[in-house]
Amino acid sequence: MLLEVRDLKIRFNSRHSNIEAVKGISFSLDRGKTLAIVGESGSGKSVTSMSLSRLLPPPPKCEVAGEALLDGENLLEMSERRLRSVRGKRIAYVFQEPSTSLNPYFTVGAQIEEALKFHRSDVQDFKQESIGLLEKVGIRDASSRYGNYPHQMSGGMKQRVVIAMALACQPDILVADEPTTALDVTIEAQIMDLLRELRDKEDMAIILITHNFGIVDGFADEVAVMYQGKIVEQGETTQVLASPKHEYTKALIRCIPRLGVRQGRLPVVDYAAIAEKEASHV
Ligand SMILES: Nc1ncnc2c1ncn2[C@@H]1O[C@H](COP(=O)(O)OP(=O)(O)OP(=O)(O)O)[C@@H](O)[C@H]1O
Repeated sequence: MLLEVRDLKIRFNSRHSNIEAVKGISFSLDRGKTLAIVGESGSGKSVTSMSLSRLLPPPPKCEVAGEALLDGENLLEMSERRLRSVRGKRIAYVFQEPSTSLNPYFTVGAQIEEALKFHRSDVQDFKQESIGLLEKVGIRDASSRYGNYPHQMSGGMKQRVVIAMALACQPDILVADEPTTALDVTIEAQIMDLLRELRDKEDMAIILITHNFGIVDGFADEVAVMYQGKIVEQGETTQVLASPKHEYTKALIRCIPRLGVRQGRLPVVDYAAIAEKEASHV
């Protein structure tokens, strides 16, 4: 198993409050496979993925417990020095808003080269390799786009550049955290197609973090549904979509817009009803 997360707990402490953001979750991921972590805002998806590269504030502000084994080695206890060979190298991230991952003052080519110089000692011609990466993520006329600044590109193109930067280090795991939320629907489909194609070609595992069950269908092998810091349902995507067990999963699935079906009011997740049903199960 490539990644095995066991009983992960994340807690934020401040003078005024302690938040248990993640309350003991477990999941695993094989090479070349995709796991979607689905849940609404605040359910703990992002902090879960960030904990894998120890991108969260240090204790006492944030306390992380449990295990996250990458090829059997616990990421949560690894020395900072060792972790540097994992962060961005074996685990890379693509976040929601491409502009926050790109520096507006440098060309996209220079930024991809920077990622290559940092992570890849095997590369001889950085410019050529960067242009190759731009081509790989589907940017047409890559050699002239290489000299563009981020503001000269559309949102979809910028997200492709961010994906190229992530690929520069040939990661084992790509964490895509709401990678299409800032993009419109047609571009969303293109970026999801690109991720699917890269996963298959590069034999990379993907952790897709999203609130949108619609993009999980046909993309992820497995899904873990997070609700208030816990995984409430987990399994093969086709299985979960066909027969969801938990009320919260059912509510999220009801929110998927269906092609050709006129949607009246957007379905609303009825949390009071979910809490009531949950309580009656205890
Ligand atoms: N740096 C931080 N300090 C304090 N609390 C935090 C911090 N980061 C996250 N949290 C809290 O942890 C909980 C989980 O946040 P997280 O960002 O993982 O949610 P999410 O499901 O990814 O939602 P979103 O899609 O909005 O990011 C939230 O209650 C959030 O307020």
